[in-house]
Amino acid sequence: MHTNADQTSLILASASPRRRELLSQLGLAFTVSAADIDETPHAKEAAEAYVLRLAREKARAVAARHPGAWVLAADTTVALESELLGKPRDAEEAKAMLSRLSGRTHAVHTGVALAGRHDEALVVRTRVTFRALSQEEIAWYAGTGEPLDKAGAYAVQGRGGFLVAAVDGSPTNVIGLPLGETLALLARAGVPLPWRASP
Ligand SMILES: Cc1cn([C@H]2C[C@H](O)[C@@H](COP(=O)(O)OP(=O)(O)OP(=O)(O)O)O2)c(=O)[nH]c1=O
Repeated sequence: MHTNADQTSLILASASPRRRELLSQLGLAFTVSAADIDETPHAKEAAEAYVLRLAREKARAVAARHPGAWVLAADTTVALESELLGKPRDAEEAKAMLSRLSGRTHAVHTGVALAGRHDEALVVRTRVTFRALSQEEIAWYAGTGEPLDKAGAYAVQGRGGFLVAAVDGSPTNVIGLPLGETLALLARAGVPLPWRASP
């Protein structure tokens, strides 16, 4: 990993190992440089507006340090009707979130932003339906520690897969980076794709 961005480099502005893995799956060359921004939602901010704003702020913060690079960032949140569920502070808050999601359908929104050489952002929504969960299931899963760094207190790609009855929409969007939409965005921005060399 290097921090010297040249004119043709793609930078992922994220500390999330999941985003790194997802972007790696596309076979693109990129470096990682995390942004540290305030993630507090504004009063009554809707989920789509919130994830777009944070993705843009992360991308712009890193683009300011790397002129000429394409800087990609994302932000994911869970919305149960109009309420935003971010990362739980502890196991108790994780249990409370999982109890609220039990037996219901919620929306997972991911904002994806490019800044620097190309400025564009988009938001993708996936609907996720949870099984009706028992108190024992919730307590066990909260105790695994897996919920702690995940929006909505679960990881569909991990042990938390057992919580989920149905996913309607992009599955990679739920894990933090919608691959199809991100690829289309990178193509519009002129990022060289593995199967299509730069002009
Ligand atoms: C719902 C859900 C969320 N998540 C994760 C994706 C995100 O990493 C995390 C939401 O936190 P984010 O604030 O979107 O991202 P992050 O803090 O992990 O990384 P960075 O801001 O540096 O890019 O929740 C899963 O991994 N699986 C899931 O099923």
